[in-house]
Amino acid sequence: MIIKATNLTKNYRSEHALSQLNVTIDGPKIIGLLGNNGAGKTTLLRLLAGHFQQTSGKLTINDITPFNQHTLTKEICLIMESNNFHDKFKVRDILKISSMFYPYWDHEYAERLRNLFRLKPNQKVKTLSKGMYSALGIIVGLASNAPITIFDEPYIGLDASSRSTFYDLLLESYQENPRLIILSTHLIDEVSKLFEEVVILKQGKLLLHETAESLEQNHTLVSGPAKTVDQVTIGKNIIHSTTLLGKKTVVLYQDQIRTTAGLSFQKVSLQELFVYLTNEGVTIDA
Ligand SMILES: Nc1ncnc2c1ncn2[C@@H]1O[C@H](COP(=O)(O)OP(=O)(O)OP(=O)(O)O)[C@@H](O)[C@H]1O
Repeated sequence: MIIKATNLTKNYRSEHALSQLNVTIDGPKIIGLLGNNGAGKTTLLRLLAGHFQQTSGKLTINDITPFNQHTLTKEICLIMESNNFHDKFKVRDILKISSMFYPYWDHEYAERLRNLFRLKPNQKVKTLSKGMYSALGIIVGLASNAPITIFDEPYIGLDASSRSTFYDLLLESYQENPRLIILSTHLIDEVSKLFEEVVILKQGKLLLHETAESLEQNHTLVSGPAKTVDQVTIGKNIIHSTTLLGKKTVVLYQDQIRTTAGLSFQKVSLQELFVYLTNEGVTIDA
C-alpha cells in the first residue's frame, strides 16, 4: 500500500488543519505519526480513512482517492480515541459488525483479545469504562488485519500495564501479518522502539519524515565546558541548548562535530528529540 499526499490541504472554515502537505508512506512497516496538539494528525488520518474530502491537493492510496471508495476503505481500519462505536450497541454487536466490514477479520483472535481485556459480550458500549472502550478499539484494530491499520491515540484510560500489553500485541500482530500500521501518539517514549519510520507534522505541514535509524544517527547531544562547546558548535544547527553552572549542553541536528577532549557525546530519546524539533524557531531540512 502506498499513501501519497500531494499539496494536501484541508480547511475547516477558517481553520487550516493541513496546508500543502507532501508526504509518501508505504508499507509494510510500523510508522509513528507525531505532532503537537492541532498539528493535523487526526485530519490526515480521517482523510485516509475516507471520512471526508480534502479542500485541495491530492491524497491517494495505491493511486486511488479514498473518499467514497468503499472497496478501498474496507482495507483501512482507523481506530480513534473516541467516536468509533455507536453507544447503543453491545460489545458482541461491534465485533459482529466489524467482522462483516473488514474482509480479513480474524474471529478467533478477536475472541482471544476480548477475553484478554475481560470485555463481556453483552455489555453495552455506553456502559464501558474509558479503558474498556479503548480496549474494544484495540481489539477491532488488531483483529481487522486491515492492510492499513491506524491507531490514533487509542489508549485513553488504559492503565500502564494494559498499554504495555497493547504494544506487545501490536508487534506480535505485525510480525504475524506484516502491514502498514500507523500509530499516532503523544506517549512517544513508550512506543518509540516499535517505529521503523517517523512522520512529524507541524502546523499542518510535514516537518520531518525519517527512518528511526537515521533520526538516531542525525542527532548528537554534546556537553562540556560552555567555552569549548561554543567553540566547536559555531555555525552548527543547534536545536536545543542549556547552560548550568558553566556546563553547556547542546543538541545538534543534521550536523556533526569531531570528538573533542573534555566534551561528552550522547543520544537523546525520541520524545526529547521531538520536543526540540517542534519548538518554534527550530529549522531543519525535511
Ligand atoms: N471538525 C472540525 N471543525 C473545525 N476545526 C477542526 C475540526 N477538526 C479539527 N479542527 C482543527 O484543525 C486543526 C488540526 O486538528 P487535528 O485534530 O487534525 O490535530 P491533531 O494533530 O490530531 O491534534 P491532537 O494531537 O490535539 O489530537 C486544529 O486547529 C483543530 O482545531
